[in-house]
Amino acid sequence: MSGEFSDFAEPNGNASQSQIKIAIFGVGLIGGSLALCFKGKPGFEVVGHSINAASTEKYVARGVVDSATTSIAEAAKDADFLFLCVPVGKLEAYVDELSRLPLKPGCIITDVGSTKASIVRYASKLQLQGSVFIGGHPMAGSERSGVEAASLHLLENAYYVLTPSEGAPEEAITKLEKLLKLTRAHIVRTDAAQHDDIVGAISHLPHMIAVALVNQIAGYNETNELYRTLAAGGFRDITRIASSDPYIWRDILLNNRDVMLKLVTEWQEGMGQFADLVSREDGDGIVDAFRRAGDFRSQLPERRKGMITSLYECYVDVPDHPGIIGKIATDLGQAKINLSNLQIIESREDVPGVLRLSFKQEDDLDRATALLQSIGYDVHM
Ligand SMILES: NC(=O)C1=CN([C@@H]2O[C@H](COP(=O)(O)OP(=O)(O)OC[C@H]3O[C@@H](n4cnc5c(N)ncnc54)[C@H](O)[C@@H]3O)[C@@H](O)[C@H]2O)C=CC1
Ligand SMILES: O=C(O)C(=O)Cc1ccc(O)cc1
Repeated sequence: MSGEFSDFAEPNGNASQSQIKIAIFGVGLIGGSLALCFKGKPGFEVVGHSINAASTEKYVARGVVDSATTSIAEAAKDADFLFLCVPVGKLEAYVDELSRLPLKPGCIITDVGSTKASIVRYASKLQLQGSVFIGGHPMAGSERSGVEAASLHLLENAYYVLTPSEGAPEEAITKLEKLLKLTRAHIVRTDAAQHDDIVGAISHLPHMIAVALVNQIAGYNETNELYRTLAAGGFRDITRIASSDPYIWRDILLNNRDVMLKLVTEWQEGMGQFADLVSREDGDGIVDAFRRAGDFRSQLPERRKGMITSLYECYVDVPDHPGIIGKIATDLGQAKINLSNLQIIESREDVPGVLRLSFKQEDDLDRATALLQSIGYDVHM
């Protein structure tokens, strides 16, 4: 065993004697992505758990875990790390069940739930049989769910928040952090209540807004299907997350209820003030609102996504000629510009089509923009 895993090696460096057992309860989008980061590493054994026998077979058949079981006791037995990757509303039941089992002394139980205060409070009240509970939340994911959506690269470059309770031994936190380095995420620590306030605002509120907005438009569409027909890029961009799993999100919003109610009240006030600007025909106020939003948005950190997704994107208006897409890809290739993805997104009223080009390097984006503009294309960021 060497390099990044050596922290888990026996003093004699013998990997076979230092088997690390990792149990993943709920091998879906997040559990499956974590499992893929650990599986196949020398000295690691990854066991999946599901309440459903057919799911356990699927986990193994897809090669996401080494083995899988429907028995919590079997999955937990001798495990060094136990990851609870089930919906937030099920976390307490899993912690309860684990507290009744003979766990390996010093093992670490962690979760990936999108809310932290309640599970951290709950786990700290239980005697967890010589184990340590450390709350966790990888700030990466998508609107997709299930093991089919799991990816080795999902957590790469994302933030991974840990919310250890005050009594959690530093040694255990460090041990978990070392393991999580295998995800290539950036680990940050914070207090669970602060986590829920911030994540409520930057993740849970946008999900509520997206769902309410889509349902508002769906209502109009019932009497006039042109709403759906004309729904364009902006609508799609800000509503992608409305397609997220309903049960996962029911649990998150109910669990973070107090935070959400306050945020929604403030959102309504903000919308009221915005409506007031329109009502009073306060053009300067509207311009100022857009300017302030644009300024803050431009200060957001770069998108921290996995390797499989791209960091730098531009949009190109393309005429509706046969072979035009191939020609653009060839032009970029000949200029040795590395294109990582190309997607036809929307047709707009004023142009026949829009291509989204994605690049992993900013330099490739800059060079592609310059090249395409020099050939006469309209390129937008
Ligand atoms: N979806 C996302 O982008 C993110 C989700 N999370 C959190 O990760 C956890 C898992 O979410 P995903 O992986 O997205 O969901 P998922 O639906 O892809 O996976 C959930 C897993 O839990 C199992 N499960 C569902 N209901 C269960 C029940 N009643 N009893 C036992 N097992 C059950 C499923 O079989 C599946 O293996 C949630 O707590 C969520 O809040 C955290 C970060 C991002
Ligand atoms: O798809 C997106 O943009 C997300 O917001 C994914 C996500 C969902 C839930 C989380 O707790 C963290 C991240």
